[in-house]
Amino acid sequence: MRLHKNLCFAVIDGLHIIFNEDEYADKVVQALLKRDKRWGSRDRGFIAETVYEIVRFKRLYAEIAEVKEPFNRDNLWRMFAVWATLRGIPLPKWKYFEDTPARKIKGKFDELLKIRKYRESIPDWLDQLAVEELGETLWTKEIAALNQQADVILRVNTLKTNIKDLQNRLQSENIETETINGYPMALKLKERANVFQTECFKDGWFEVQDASSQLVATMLDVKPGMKVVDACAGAGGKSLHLAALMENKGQIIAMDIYANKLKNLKVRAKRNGAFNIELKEIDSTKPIKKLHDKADRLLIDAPCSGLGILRRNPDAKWKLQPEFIENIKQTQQDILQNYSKMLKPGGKMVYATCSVLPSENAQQVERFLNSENGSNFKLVEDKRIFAHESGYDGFYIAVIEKNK
Ligand SMILES: C[S@@+](CC[C@H](N)C(=O)[O-])C[C@H]1O[C@@H](n2cnc3c(N)ncnc32)[C@H](O)[C@@H]1O
Repeated sequence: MRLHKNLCFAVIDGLHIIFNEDEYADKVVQALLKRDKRWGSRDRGFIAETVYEIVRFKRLYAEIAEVKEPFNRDNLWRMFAVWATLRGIPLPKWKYFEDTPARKIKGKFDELLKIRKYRESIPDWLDQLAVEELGETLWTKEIAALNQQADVILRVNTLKTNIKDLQNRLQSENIETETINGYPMALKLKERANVFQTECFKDGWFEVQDASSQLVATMLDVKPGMKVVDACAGAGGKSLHLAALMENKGQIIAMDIYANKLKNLKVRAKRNGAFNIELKEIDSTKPIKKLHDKADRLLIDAPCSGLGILRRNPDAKWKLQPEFIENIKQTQQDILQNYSKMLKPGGKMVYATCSVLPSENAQQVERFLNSENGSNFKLVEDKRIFAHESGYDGFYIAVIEKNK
């Protein structure tokens, strides 16, 4: 591989913003890729993947490069040189790479590989917390899997098409995919591509959705004609899946405390041809109270630490704080306590997170079931999904039933 100056500059600019201006990596990369129309898919791939890789292994690369935060541009070039050296990419004779000590870099890398918090680049507190919750063996395997680049997975929109026709149409747009055993609505891209530019995306034939995430709506066991509440709908990835499973029949009430997220869902629903989704902002306790004892099904896709989706959001390792996790756990319990009241007797709910921490998952469900509000509910089944076992995002999904 040959390094091109303008692409490397884009990487350094992106890292500067992500590390020093607290911006989200995906937003920064999106903006960077718009910078030069002449960049082809390989150039764009280089920028995106290099930025993500250096964000993912920030602690390791900074330690080897002997630089400390806040990183200035020289520091970032040194980290870039470490990344390139470890990948065996020849460094051009640019001033930024003068005196790069290749042998020292490799020696230090070999040394740090023995220490998980450097090898996997994790803050001390997070490593400690995860070991306390999952144990050394499980966490060691899981964090290694969460540091891999995620595959691009699509969910076919059965309101518009079927998996075979989608696969054929994508192929005609030069995108090769394969089906995944155990995930009937999923297609995996054989090679990364910008699927959002395809005609079939514009026609609403699919959404990008990880395979683990596709299990959430499936486990809610919805039927056409039901009244279903998606209480933490956000931009509606799961609401759209629910609409497809319900064949557009019945009612989905998509709720969130942030109206702007729901606006996004409106656009997506139109593209998907999903007509049974009603949007409701939670701006007080009223919208919840109005639905007490009304829903056949309730989805709580709870706000969480997002530790299960680090492959997709590697900067979360650096943005997460212990206090945030403590607060979000309280929110999760409040949501379970208050929103479960929307279920009809005999109704079912799913509590899901994209976290791998038991304290956000099974322990929350247990606390709810042991509380007064939860005394009328029972756990039907739950799944702990780890990235190192499934190959997809880390998730927790619990199916809970309200007694008749
Ligand atoms: C995991 S995300 C939802 C993702 C979404 N269901 C999807 O499939 O695209 C959690 C959502 O919960 C929302 N949220 C946070 N606190 C909430 C609360 N107290 N009540 C309802 N929603 C809340 C967040 O705004 C966020 O959109």
